Amino acid sequence: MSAFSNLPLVIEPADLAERLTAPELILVDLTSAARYAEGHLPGARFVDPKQTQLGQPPAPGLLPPKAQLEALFGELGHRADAVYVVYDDEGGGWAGRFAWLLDVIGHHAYHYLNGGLTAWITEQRPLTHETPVPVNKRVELELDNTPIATREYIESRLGADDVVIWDARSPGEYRGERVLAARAGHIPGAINFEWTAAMDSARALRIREDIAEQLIALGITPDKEIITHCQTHHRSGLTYLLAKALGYPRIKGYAGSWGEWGNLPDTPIQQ
Ligand SMILES: O=S(=O)([O-])[S-]
Repeated sequence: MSAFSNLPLVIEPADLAERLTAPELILVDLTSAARYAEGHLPGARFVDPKQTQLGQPPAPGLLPPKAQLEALFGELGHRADAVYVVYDDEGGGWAGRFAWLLDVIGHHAYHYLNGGLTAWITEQRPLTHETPVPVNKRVELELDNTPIATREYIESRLGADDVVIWDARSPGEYRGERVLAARAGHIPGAINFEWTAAMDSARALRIREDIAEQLIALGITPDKEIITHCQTHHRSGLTYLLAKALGYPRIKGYAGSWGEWGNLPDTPIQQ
């Protein structure tokens, strides 16, 4: 039995501190190379967030090729009985993107450190400069498309009464005033709830305690299928994670995001 059994998806620094030496733990730091070098959680392995994305225009947020994912998870020493804990220093965007990636590789044993590095430091918990040796194991992955929404899938679901498109971008991007693609605006019917609105800056960037009520008030409810996106499915990493943490049963991330939708000539757009 794992030391992490019975913990919720979102865990606190104290939960992790007690389990830092658990053999099944793969602790993943998704901050930045510079931040990692300044000091990171003991045992944490750095993953450059960009490795979780294809990185090519016009839709850099698409999934990297399978071989690239196998190399990434090989370096981490991925194994079937691993329990991942993921964190970043921005309130959960990149950590959530990594959680989504774990769902894509069919590995559902993971937790998000609430507030990430910010909460850990605020509680004056130890940091280290020691870097774990990369494992470099050969890993073969089976990818599961269930957590992925494609442009075609979204178009097939537009207007259905059991689907909500959750747009995690800023209100300016949503309204089409801030233009980051050939065309601006939002997917018809999408609900805008910017990712930062889910963070509590007075509690070291932890998730707001009233997040469930906030979402329900907006119509982002668990009886619906939720499809979330931003510009490259980075900010919507957090919104994906939130829906998972709240137990929403049907949630997909649109990896192409606005980089794809807004650069296509014929996708429907509302402003
Ligand atoms: O955070 S982002 O993917 O919208 S650039």
